[in-house]
Parts: sequence; C-alpha cells; structure tokens
Amino acid sequence: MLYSKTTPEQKRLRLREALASGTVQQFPGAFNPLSARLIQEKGFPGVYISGAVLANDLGLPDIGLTTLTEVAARAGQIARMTDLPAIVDADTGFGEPMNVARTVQELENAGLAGCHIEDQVNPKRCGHLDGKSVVDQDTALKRIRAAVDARRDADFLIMARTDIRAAEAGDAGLRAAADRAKALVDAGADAVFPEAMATLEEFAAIRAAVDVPILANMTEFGKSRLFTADELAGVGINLIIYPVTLLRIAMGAAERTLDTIRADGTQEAQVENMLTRSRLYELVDYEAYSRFDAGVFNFKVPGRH
Ligand SMILES: C[C@](O)(C(=O)O)[C@H](CC(=O)O)C(=O)O
Ligand SMILES: [Mg+2]
Repeated sequence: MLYSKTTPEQKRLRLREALASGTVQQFPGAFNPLSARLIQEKGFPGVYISGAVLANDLGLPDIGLTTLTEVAARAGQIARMTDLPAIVDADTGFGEPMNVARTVQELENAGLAGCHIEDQVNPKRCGHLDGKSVVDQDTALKRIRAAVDARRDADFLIMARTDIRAAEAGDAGLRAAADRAKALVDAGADAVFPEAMATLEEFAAIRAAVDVPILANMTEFGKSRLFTADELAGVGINLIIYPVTLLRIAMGAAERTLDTIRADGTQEAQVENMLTRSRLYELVDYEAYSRFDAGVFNFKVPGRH
C-alpha cells in the first residue's frame, strides 16, 4: 500500500550487489509509476527512467528542454512506487559542473539509486541520431568529478555515458570511446554507458578498456541491433536497458485503439488487448487499502474483468 518501504539506501546497496553479481541485469524503462510496479511484479531487478520518455511524455522532443526540477520530480514519483533500484537519465547534468553537483544531490533526495551523466554538448540530442557533438575530455571529466564529490551516499551510482563513438567514423570513433571510457573511470565513474555501439565487437572493445560495470542500451530503431541478454552477457555487459520500449508499445496500442473507435464506433474489438479492471486494481494493490479501511474496497464483478 502507498509507497515502497524499501529505503533509497537499501535500493542503492541492492543495485551495487546486482552489478557485482556477475549476472547480466535487465532494467526496462518505466514510463510512469504504475509501469514500475509492473516491472517489479514481472521479476526484473531494477527500473530505468529515460530522459527521452520524460520529454516525450510532456509532448517534447528529447533535446535538453526538460529541467532538473521536472526530471527529479517525475523520477522520484516512479522510484517511490517500487522496491527496485531505479537509475535515471540525467542527460548532461543540466549545466556546468556545479549544476551537475546539485543534480546529483537532488536525485539522491528524490530516492534514486543512481544516474548517468553524458559528455554531449548542451543542448543534447538523442544518442542514436546523427549530428550530435561531445565536449572535450577535460569538461567531460569535470562533470564526473563534480558528480562524485557531490554525492552524500557513497552507494549512489554515478555512471558516465560517452557519446563520442559517433563523433568520429569507424575505428577511430571506437578507439576514442574506449579512451574516454577509461578516463571517465579514472575520474571516479562507477560504471560506463558507451552510447550507440553498433556491434557486439564494439561492446567487447569497451569491456577490454575498463573494469567497471558496462551498460548496453537496447533502444529500438537505433544504431544497435537488438541483441539478446545472452549475447550481451557473452561480451561482458552487466546492465541492459530497454529505455523507451514500454512507452512505444503503449502508445502503439493507444493509436490502434483510437483507430478502432473511429472505424467501428466502439472499442469492443480492442477490449481483449486491455489490462482488465481487476488486473489494474491488483497493480495498485487496491485490496491492501481495503484491509486498512474495510469501507474502501468493494470491487467484485465476475467475468472478464
Ligand atoms: C537512452 C536514452 O538516452 C533515453 O533518454 O532513454 C535515449 C533513448 C532513445 O532516444 O531511443 C538515447 O539517447 O539513446
Ligand atoms: Mg536520454
């Protein structure tokens, strides 16, 4: 009932243990607090909170328009609804290194288990689109040092994301990504997110460069093929995110249903694809509220509900 009773400190510890377990961890992206409940119920070990989803949910493109206040508030709403650790996308850290420091403290306050901070120039772009640019190494390292120094819980995970792979073509880009990953780890990053890797061999090259956990971004319609967890585990990946997957499928279903209502004059043909009323009530733990106050829960309808 209400919010998770697992404390942020416990969640951060859980995340550290999961990343050290030697088993690849799959974190689907929660597009709202309710979907975080579903992710937990299905047995996943953690939740990812995507910057693209937060922006798109507001009807905005993912080009650095969302503010720290918006991201921390929404991420906090999602994190508090699950016992799982949640990692949030902090984009470029929302400004200069001093802003990055404040970002980390606000995300700690919001109950997150960790965040990633990237080396794109402001305003940032989706990592899988062309035409993005990255800051010089010194600036990238300053962001990470500021983040690490600012945290008050040593278990809050600071992940460094580098977008440099796409900044130079071919092997040069990959070498630059491996070099930068190494430097980011030396600056204190607990984990690395090499963005827009195209092949398993590219992930393996980053694995060879650093000895901290590595994230693989399995976003659809991007630069990477959708590798399986086994394939990614085979090249030493520790954490896989599916950042926009649930939003895309939910919006796909919404579009199909609106088309059905327009075409048929009723949603009837789509009802079998819906989460039923009783399933929805299970997810919000309706019955627990009833145990608290017997007058609240009175839902009992037989049939397909
Ligand atoms: C991971 C990512 O940063 C996100 O915001 O979810 C995006 C995902 C996407 O746009 O598909 C990214 O830059 O890869
Ligand atoms: Mg993002």
